[in-house]
Amino acid sequence: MRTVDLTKDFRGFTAVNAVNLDVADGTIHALVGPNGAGKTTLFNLLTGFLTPTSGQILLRGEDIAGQQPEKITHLGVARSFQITSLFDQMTLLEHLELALASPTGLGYRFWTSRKKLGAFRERSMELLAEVGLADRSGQRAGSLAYGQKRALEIALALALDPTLLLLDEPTAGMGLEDVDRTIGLVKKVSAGRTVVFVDHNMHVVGSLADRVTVLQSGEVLAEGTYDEVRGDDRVITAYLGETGGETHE
Ligand SMILES: Nc1ncnc2c1ncn2[C@@H]1O[C@H](COP(=O)(O)OP(=O)(O)OP(=O)(O)O)[C@@H](O)[C@H]1O
Repeated sequence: MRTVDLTKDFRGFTAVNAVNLDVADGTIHALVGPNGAGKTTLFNLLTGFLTPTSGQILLRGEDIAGQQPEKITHLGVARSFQITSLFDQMTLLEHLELALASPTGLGYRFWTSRKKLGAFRERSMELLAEVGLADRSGQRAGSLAYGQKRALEIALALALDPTLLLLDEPTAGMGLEDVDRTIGLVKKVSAGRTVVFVDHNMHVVGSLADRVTVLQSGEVLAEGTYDEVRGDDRVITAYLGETGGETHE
């Protein structure tokens, strides 16, 4: 996947400015940058939640810029959200069955077709196993610890069988143990697919990313391996200028 001069203006304010992002197939690519750098806006452009003002998003050579989110999902792009989007009363298995049923058009009629949903049980259990939640399949999502909820969200994204998986701050709000578990999980689910993730935690970025793109004020400030960008003077200055102090080492 790559972008060509991708730009998004919000009423005269340029949040993403002529960004050329090149994500090689099968790699894990991190997007980092100080608050307000444009990372979330870029994610929203890649998934069709926002329409670019100009520029291209090339997925296997096809320009998908401005396509509807559903169409982009069909083309193999899935996103796991930063904000939890789970139903507390539904079990883990039900979440997965519903996610697997949706692309087939069963969608919201799921409660009338338990039998049809059952057809997705095996795949649901495989996906739960992939994220380490198989033994909790019958539990309600509301009973999960925070880190487990995030893992369930990753399983839901995987249900779409994406070739490009976008993870929005997969370790946000996690304690050290969950962070390390999530690093292992992302490595595991990256097999056979391309992953782009946003994270403020530099330990996570250093552990996972093959390449790192640093954004600042909507523009690409630096691009390279983790070691290359962390030693880049412009990057150091950009982060030192940040008051949030969110760059944990
Ligand atoms: N809908 C919108 N209308 C106007 N301005 C917006 C809109 N969405 C984002 N922006 C602005 O665009 C800039 C980039 O925001 P964005 O959320 O993409 O940054 P970010 O890098 O994801 O930041 P953070 O790390 O804080 O999540 C910010 O200055 C933000 O205020």
